[in-house]
Amino acid sequence: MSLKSAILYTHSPQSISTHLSLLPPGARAARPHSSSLLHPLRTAMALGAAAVYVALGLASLSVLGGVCGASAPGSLSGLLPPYDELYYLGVRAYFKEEWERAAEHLEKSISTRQALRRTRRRCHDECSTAGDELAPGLGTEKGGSWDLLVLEWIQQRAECIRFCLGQSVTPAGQLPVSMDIEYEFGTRNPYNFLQVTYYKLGKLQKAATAAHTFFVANPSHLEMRNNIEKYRRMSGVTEDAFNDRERELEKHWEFYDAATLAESTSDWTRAVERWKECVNETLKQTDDCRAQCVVASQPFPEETDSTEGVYEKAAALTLSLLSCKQMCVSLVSTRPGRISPQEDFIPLQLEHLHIAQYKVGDLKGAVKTLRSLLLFYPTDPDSLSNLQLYSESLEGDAEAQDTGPSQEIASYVSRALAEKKLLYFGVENLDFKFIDPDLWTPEGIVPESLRESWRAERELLNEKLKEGEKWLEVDDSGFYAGGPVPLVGVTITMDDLALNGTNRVVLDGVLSQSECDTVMQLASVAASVGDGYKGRRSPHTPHEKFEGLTVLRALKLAQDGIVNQSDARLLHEMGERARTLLHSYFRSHSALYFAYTHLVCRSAIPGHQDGRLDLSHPVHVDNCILEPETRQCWREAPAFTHRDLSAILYLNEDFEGGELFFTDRDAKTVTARVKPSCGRLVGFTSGPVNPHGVTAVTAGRRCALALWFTTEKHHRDMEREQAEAMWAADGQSVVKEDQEDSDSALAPARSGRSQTSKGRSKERERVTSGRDEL
Ligand SMILES: O=C(O)CCC(=O)C(=O)O
Ligand SMILES: [Fe+2]
Repeated sequence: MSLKSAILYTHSPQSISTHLSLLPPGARAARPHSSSLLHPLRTAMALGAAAVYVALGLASLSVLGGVCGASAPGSLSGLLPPYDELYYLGVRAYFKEEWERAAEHLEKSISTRQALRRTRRRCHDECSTAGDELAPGLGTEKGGSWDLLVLEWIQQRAECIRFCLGQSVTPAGQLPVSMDIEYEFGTRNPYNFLQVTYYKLGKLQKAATAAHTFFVANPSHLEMRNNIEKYRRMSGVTEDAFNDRERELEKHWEFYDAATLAESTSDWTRAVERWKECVNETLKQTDDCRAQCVVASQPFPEETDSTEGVYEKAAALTLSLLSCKQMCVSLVSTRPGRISPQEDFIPLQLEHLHIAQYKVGDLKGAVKTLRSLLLFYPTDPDSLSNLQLYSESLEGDAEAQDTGPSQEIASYVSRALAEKKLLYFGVENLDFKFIDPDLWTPEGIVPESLRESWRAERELLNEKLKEGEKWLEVDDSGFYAGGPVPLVGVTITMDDLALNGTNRVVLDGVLSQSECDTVMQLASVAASVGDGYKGRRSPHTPHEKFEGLTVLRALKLAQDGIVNQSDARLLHEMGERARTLLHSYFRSHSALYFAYTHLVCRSAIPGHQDGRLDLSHPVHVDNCILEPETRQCWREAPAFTHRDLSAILYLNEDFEGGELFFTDRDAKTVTARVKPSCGRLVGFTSGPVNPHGVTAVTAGRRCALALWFTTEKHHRDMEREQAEAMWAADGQSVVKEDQEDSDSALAPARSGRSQTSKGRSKERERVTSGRDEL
């Protein structure tokens, strides 16, 4: 069972319980992946990298054994208890449906973890000078004296920090938590539990905040998105509920977004401010993160160890400590909810900053920023020629021309270089593994003997980075785009290449203008009468009305004389046309059955449109639940797993917004856009190669026939067949396209009322029990 089962407040506790059985039931001694270093893991990527410390940390576990009590957490004399045990207690109470207790313990676990982070930061700062003076020598000394220096350095620093932590944290609270717990907190799952808990307690405002906080780190979580929309509509929930409780950790991203936004509107003054804030905040977050890397044990495991053994262990711990700190570069440059870091984060910001400074005429500032950037890339030709340009513009102002780099950046770079030197020394001499998070590392830092493989790795990484941009998706659906289009007047407007993906197509000329007008008219008449088609708020956004009309419902309205029979027939026929076209274009080897189809109109609700940031239809995949962080798509309920091919036949274009767009599996990177218009048909396979969404409809009404096809007969839409049977019973033939499968959904045995009565309706019950709709 995947994590996502834990989010709906309608979920069965069973599903969460299954997931959490991964976690040891509270016994501290059972922590599975203890490491001697604590690290603020946030992504799966980081989890992988952390294995480095896991192996090394084992050396010190025997020393820790003595303090691993299984006692319940409590704050003896005000010391911080272990937050993971509080979490276990919270989760246990949750499953017992003791909501008050669950809320209390979950909240405590969150606040204790935050307090622990702050304490580590404070202790780190208080001990910042302990042993520091030894560090520079470490890169140059060789052999035995290197070991001695290492030993002294690590001893002084670690002891100072351990003493400091001991003043505020219980011994158990100082121990590393398991990777599972790190992962739980890293993915903000505690807020997922809290959301349900507060909902059960009727504390809707808090539930909404927890939901929002979880959602920030899991932005494509469809259920949570739905929950949030529900909260938005609940009375008693105000707009300020939707704030991020973990915002402090992500502030640099706020600046980053604000800076990018300012740039996009050419507001350079604002861009300068925001980029500066972004750089400063990124440096601060990096420091906070580095302070979480703590040596949790004495570096002298056994008294009986040989001196050599002790040195080795000390060196190993030092290197893992530094490696942990270096890893913060990746962590801070990874957005919540994403798996890959923003490459070269600080240099990238400096690049933007100096350009913005140049634009506002702050040449002196631009020089300073550029010189900071040059610390990372001293020989970059573009930066050098920019520097020349700035210097020329500053002619006569020698002082401005000579402005040096920012102090903070200079010390950031020199510290990183010193650490890298040591780490590469370890890689060369001590069988140490280290993943360098920076692209700017100068070759000179890397020991001669490693350079060749280092270069090869670099090249591979660069290739991968480029490749990652246009990750070639493999679609195993069995459909192959590119077949013929067998209807006169229909043209292929965009194919896979134009749509930047796999198994996607845009066809034009599928409907005439008068056909579009007729069905638009049908939509507005149907919308104005009785139930079934009454506009309700969209399930996706509170800012739009959403109306759906099925063929059967249209037929019934025709029988009641409310709409024309022929209009209802046209609606049916349009679907058949789409099926013929897509069956051929996607070279389907089996029959295509209608899984579900309806006419859908999305209308902007006037007065609710200002500053909308949401979508008319959030990014999703039609037949599975997309999890962008892992690029996985779960083919399980509530997704309509039997859908194989999706299509939308558009009817109009006189509205604002409402573009269909495709994305990468990250649910963020838009790969193609399609603007609706009368007679335009978009078809695509319903699986993970085709995540898509619809931008907000901000004015007017957007109508389209949405169609989903299945290759499995038993999943066909029985409502549609019922309509066809009714027409047949009335002696009207239903226009049918050929299906090469003689076992077609539209098989001939459709005459006579008997077909519509008992036997059929029984089947209907069975088939539609997992009712297929929006
Ligand atoms: O209306 C559209 O353009 C797409 C709608 C959609 O993706 C859906 O209903 O699943
Ligand atoms: Fe869809």
